[in-house]
Amino acid sequence: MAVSSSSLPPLCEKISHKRYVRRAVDLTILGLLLSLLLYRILHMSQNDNVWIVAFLCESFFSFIWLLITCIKWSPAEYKAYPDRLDERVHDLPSVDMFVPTADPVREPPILVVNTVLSLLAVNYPANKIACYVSDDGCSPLTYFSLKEASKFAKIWVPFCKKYNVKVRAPFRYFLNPPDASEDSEFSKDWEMTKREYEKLCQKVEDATVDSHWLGADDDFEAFTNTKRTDHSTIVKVLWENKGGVGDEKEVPHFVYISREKRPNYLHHYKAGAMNFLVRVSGLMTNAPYMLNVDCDMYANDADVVRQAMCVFLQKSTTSNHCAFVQYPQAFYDGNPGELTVLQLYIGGGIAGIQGSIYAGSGCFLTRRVMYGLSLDDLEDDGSLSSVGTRKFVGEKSLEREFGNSKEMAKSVVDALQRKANFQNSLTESLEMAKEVGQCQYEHQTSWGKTIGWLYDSTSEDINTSYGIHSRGWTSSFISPDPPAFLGCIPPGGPDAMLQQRRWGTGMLEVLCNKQSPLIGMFHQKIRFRQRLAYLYLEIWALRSIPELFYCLLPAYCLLHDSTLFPKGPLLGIVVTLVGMHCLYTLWEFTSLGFSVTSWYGSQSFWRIKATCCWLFSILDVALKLLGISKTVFIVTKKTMPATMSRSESGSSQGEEDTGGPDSDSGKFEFDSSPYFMPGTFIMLVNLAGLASFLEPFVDEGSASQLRPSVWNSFFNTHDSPPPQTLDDVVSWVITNSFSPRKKFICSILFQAVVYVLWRERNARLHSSNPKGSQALVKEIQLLIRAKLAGLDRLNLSMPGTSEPSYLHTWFAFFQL
Ligand SMILES: O=c1ccn([C@@H]2O[C@H](COP(=O)(O)OP(=O)(O)O[C@H]3O[C@H](CO)[C@@H](O)[C@H](O)[C@H]3O)[C@@H](O)[C@H]2O)c(=O)[nH]1
Ligand SMILES: [Mn+2]
Repeated sequence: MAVSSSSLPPLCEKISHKRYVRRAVDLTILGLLLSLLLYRILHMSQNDNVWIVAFLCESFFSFIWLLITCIKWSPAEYKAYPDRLDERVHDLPSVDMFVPTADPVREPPILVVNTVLSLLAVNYPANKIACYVSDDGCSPLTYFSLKEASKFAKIWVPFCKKYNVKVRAPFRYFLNPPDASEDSEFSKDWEMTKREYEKLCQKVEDATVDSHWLGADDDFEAFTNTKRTDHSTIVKVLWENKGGVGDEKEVPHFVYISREKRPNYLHHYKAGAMNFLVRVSGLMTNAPYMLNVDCDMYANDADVVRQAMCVFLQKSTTSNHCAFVQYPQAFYDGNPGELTVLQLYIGGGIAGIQGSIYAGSGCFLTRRVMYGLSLDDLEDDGSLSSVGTRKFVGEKSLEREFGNSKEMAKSVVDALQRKANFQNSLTESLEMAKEVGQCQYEHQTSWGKTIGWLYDSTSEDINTSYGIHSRGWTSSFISPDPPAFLGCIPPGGPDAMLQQRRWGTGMLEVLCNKQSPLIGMFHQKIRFRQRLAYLYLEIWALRSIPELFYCLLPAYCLLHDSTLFPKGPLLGIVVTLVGMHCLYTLWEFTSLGFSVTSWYGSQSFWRIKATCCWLFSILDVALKLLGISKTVFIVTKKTMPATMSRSESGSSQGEEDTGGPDSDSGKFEFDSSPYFMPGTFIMLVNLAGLASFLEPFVDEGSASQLRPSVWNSFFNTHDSPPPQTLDDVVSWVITNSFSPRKKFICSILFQAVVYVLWRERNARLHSSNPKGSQALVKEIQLLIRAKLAGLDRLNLSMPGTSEPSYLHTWFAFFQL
């Protein structure tokens, strides 16, 4: 590749922001937090345990805010000018594109097909790209769908290039009818292509319900008698771009692979799949750059590859040692506000330090860096130094590090020495490719330890990213509009919880493994603030403990006549702090075009994930450290959207409340998942505290009669009559919070908690009001009995317990 004289305008620019107002707000919040802590310290002696617990929690929150302030201080991003690429670079470098998929049910093949088609059709010479799909599900259906897709690609790719189609994932493109002003040739082509795409969808759908094609075609022989956890390596060339010159009608190389799986081997989930992809592509095309996307993340902009190349090929960034270019993850469904804001503010901040963190999808990486190269191994001009040569290129070290395939070793040396790609035939490499996919291939090599995607965390992205930055490399962050890649994210409910739990677990695993930012303080080349950024992410799960305690404190105070925020300066600080934080985060949301509802949804989501999912993450990692169980990667469920609500370009990140089917997104259904239990517990204890607080307002004589005026002063109940009894209170809150099924469990739990806590409180009140409190206890007992009696009719089943014994346990536990 030739990059001509530097007098021409640059291919990309680094834009650094100095956001003085934001810095001032960050510092003010930090100042308020510190004064809160100081006040607590000064008044420690006059106060009780609540004070100490509150102090500990607030110290943790302050520490997190300190990290956030450091991270956000000097945000930066890159802006690429792909239009300038052609006049500056005469021979574009090759790119290998990797799409891992793992489960044909949770990841519908048609979604994978769309992702692949969008990649095959990018604006880049077809002979310079290759697309590899790794299938951890070993699914003939996925293979069949991809095979059909490779046929459709011969129509789709030339169509996109001929008419310069913007969004090259067909399911998205065909949502909008063609412009009436377009010429008839276009309309004809459009109709024909759409028909072909519909045929493809139909074939995939038919194949899903009926597997007649399996036996009919020899090509599927490799899939006979296979199980997803027990099969040999499968490598199939779906399409080879033989003798391609890169013209517009060509389709790039397209390869399907599925690594060997055996029940007793650890397969390392996505990281293992990625390493196999690196090896196979090394043997087949050995491109110096690699793109990694999740199987649901289609390229939303045809220029993605060219944009990334602008960053890699710009002289100033080359000398800056840019290891990868990361695009933010964007979503076409779910409730994307939350992640978008996080990526832009926190992600943008990190990008201004040593560079963006690798986020697992939408990232272009350099092959050499993934082979474990560090900055010391290179000369100034980028060639391998003598140290690097000794470390990597010896025959013995190659075998030890990269495994015992001679061809693999040769391809590694070529990649490290930046030798031009060899153009041998893909089918010639099939046997070699199968060899490097065997279970024992990585045994006693450095794959997953220092080379490729790193193992020992379910967040292989953060883990691998830390490895790269700790070797001194930098990275770049580009956030174009429209977004470069779009995927899906679970809108809420157990699927979102599962994903959050996995992320929390994975990041905490990194904190505890040898990649931890807490170790190697002096011999690693990672910058201090970058280290803090990783620390911030990796302690996400740990937050659940202070969050949980902090949420329980108000109820505890109500029950024990204690105060969390006594009137006076402390209350002032807290009110200002909460108010400021709310306004600040609200502003972050609205300035990116998101609605107030979306902000509110995100705030509640934070509380839910912090108190619920991340608690499970801590448990996961504790069990792993104790050697009791291993952490697992459960694939997130992805769905093909029936209709798309946004405009074709997807340029606007804003959203409107249409009141349509999507208007529920972001709301959490309380569902049969255990994830919600900690959160429910918090709510119940707080309700119990509140109920207990209301107790003095209960009318003499009738223990359960609440004064309506008291109720009204607490809850504004315009549309429903104010609850009259304790039972009403319980039902009101529960009806307003949860779905019918869980509401029921909830009400039982609630009453149990109320009962236990009130018993304690009544014991204390006994002397002052013996008659009233005893009546109250009776009343509650009756309520619980009544609820439990109703339970038979509601068919409540808990996993592993039959109903009666479950009921019985409840009775026994509460001595009823
Ligand atoms: O055993 C496995 C498990 C997963 N995958 C693939 O990994 C990708 C990511 O999995 P997904 O379930 O979509 O996870 P998400 O939580 O949506 O993904 C984010 O978080 C993951 C780490 O937890 C990263 O791997 C992803 O790149 C990142 O986008 C998908 O394409 C899967 O097919 C495999 O190939 N093999
Ligand atoms: Mn995903």
